Amino acid sequence: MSLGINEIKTILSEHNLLIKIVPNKNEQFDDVTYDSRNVHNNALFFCKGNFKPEYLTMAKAAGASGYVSEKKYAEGSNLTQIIVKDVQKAMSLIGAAFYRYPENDLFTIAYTGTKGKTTSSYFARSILDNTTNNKTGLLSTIDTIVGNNPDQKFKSHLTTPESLDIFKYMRMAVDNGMTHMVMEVSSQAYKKNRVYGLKYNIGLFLNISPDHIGPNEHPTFADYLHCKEQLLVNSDICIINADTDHFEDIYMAAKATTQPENIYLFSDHDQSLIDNRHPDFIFDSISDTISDNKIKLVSNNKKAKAMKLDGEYKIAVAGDYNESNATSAIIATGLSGASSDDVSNGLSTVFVPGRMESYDAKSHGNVYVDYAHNYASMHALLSFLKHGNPDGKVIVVVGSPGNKGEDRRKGFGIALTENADEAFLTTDDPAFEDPATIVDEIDSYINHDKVNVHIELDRRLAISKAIHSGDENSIIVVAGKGRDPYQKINGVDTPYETDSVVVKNVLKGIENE
Ligand SMILES: CC(=O)N[C@H]1[C@@H](OP(=O)(O)OP(=O)(O)OC[C@H]2O[C@@H](n3ccc(=O)[nH]c3=O)[C@H](O)[C@@H]2O)O[C@H](CO)[C@@H](O)[C@@H]1O[C@H](C)C(=O)N[C@@H](C)C(=O)N[C@H](CCC(=O)O)C(=O)O
Ligand SMILES: Nc1ncnc2c1ncn2[C@@H]1O[C@H](COP(=O)(O)OP(=O)(O)OP(=O)(O)O)[C@@H](O)[C@H]1O
Repeated sequence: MSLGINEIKTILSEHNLLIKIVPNKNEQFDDVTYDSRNVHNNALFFCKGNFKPEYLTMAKAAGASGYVSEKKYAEGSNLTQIIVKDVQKAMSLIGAAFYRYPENDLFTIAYTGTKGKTTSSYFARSILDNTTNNKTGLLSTIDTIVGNNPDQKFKSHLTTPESLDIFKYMRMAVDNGMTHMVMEVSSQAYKKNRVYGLKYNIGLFLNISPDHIGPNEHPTFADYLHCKEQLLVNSDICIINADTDHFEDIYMAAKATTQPENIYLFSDHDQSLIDNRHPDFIFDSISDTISDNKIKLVSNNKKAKAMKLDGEYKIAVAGDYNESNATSAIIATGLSGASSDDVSNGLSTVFVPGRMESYDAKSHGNVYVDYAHNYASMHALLSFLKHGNPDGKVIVVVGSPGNKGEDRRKGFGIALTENADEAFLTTDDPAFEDPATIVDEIDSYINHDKVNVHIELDRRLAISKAIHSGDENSIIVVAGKGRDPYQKINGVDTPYETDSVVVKNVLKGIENE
């Protein structure tokens, strides 16, 4: 693959991003990259983010023949110089062109929302695997899947990758025969222009609640909401959960670029909405116990009825909040060609790594490994489990990350007070903070008359102690990390075998006792 300087010039000029191009000897680039540790000969190097000029020196030494940046660097002398107004936007547009617009050869379903993106993406992919005969790729927080061979599935680094990686993965997916792509789009992806210029066939908005607000992410809630809404502005068809907070604002964002007939709304009840609309689909919970999750989907108008999706569906993953996640996936996949049989098969067999993974701890109760890591998800999870198990204790292992989402600490304190009986406060990605201080902060928001609190900073030990403290009626929740294979400590991803593996090891130990 290669890209010529003239094409780059046209693209950047069309988008009013070009300040100047000073071509050098090479007018054709054979690779694009933003990382000096990954430069091939004749590459175009992007200077972005917390860039340091020495990276350009490294890139040049490794064979880069041009660079894109917002200013000129002496370190880039003798290289083709492309100076732009916004390097992240330029990188996304040039990335799409370099990889020959792979998004045009994929039917794309893109999810945003504060909670449920990963789960719903797995639901949608599981359904579409039936429809497409396993030709559906995935860009998710957990896994990136660009083909069916084992080496075409790998762990993700970000929820939404850098633009160059998105287009590279999409190209790989197309070349590997994939026809559909389900992806998560974070608000950060819009904030950082990782998806600038990318259009989706279907965009879904699940919900929004305060999260990711802080000096390193979004300055305000309004900024967070605005970034998330951009997904709808860039989608041909929009699907919106009518029960979300800020629904009217979100609907208006969708309507700015999409005709109302291409906007699908769903809810757990009929209601009169903006523009005299009612939800197109309504889902009823038939069963939402810990062991059985089932919904009935009902179309509420002719447009929805024509999709022939009405029916009862079993969902393999527990949690009443997963009913709305499942509904979103049914509508999105139905619009992509899935039949109700595909939906039935997909939802009844789906497995989502690190989300509501259930383990039988015999005389110590039942263990759930789950990714709940803010107030909204912890509240949804614990209230579901407490109501489903009113006679047993709810025991929770939880920590909170350092240097981000500081408001989560208060959220956990409140959620634990509302529905937990015991809490084991522990370490979760402390970054550059002292985990003991983080844990003390969570503790300060817990009402000790309601919750019995233990502090154990060694996460493995905290999990073991929590499981051992349970009796046969207990539910033990290991929250926040799911299948994350690391603890982020002092800027280093320190290997960690994952909560799922730690739980399995503790259970093995119990069997052998
Ligand atoms: C705020 C943000 O978007 N940060 C991301 C961004 O950082 P950055 O551009 O400043 O990169 P950097 O690592 O500081 O380095 C600067 C540049 O120098 C390059 N470099 C660096 C070292 C070197 O030796 N040579 C070199 O060329 C880097 O490749 C990079 O291009 O680009 C990096 C990859 O190029 C990302 O790893 C990094 O994500 C950080 C780690 C992160 O955790 N971001 C979070 C906030 C995030 O984006 N989360 C959302 C999910 C949130 C949600 O759930 O809603 C996500 O989509 O994942
Ligand atoms: N629709 C929902 N509403 C509230 N909580 C939810 C919902 N769906 C999932 N959860 C809870 O949130 C946790 C994270 O879910 P999931 O990973 O699907 O969301 P996400 O949007 O990808 O999250 P993140 O952006 O934090 O990675 C789950 O483990 C569950 O506890």
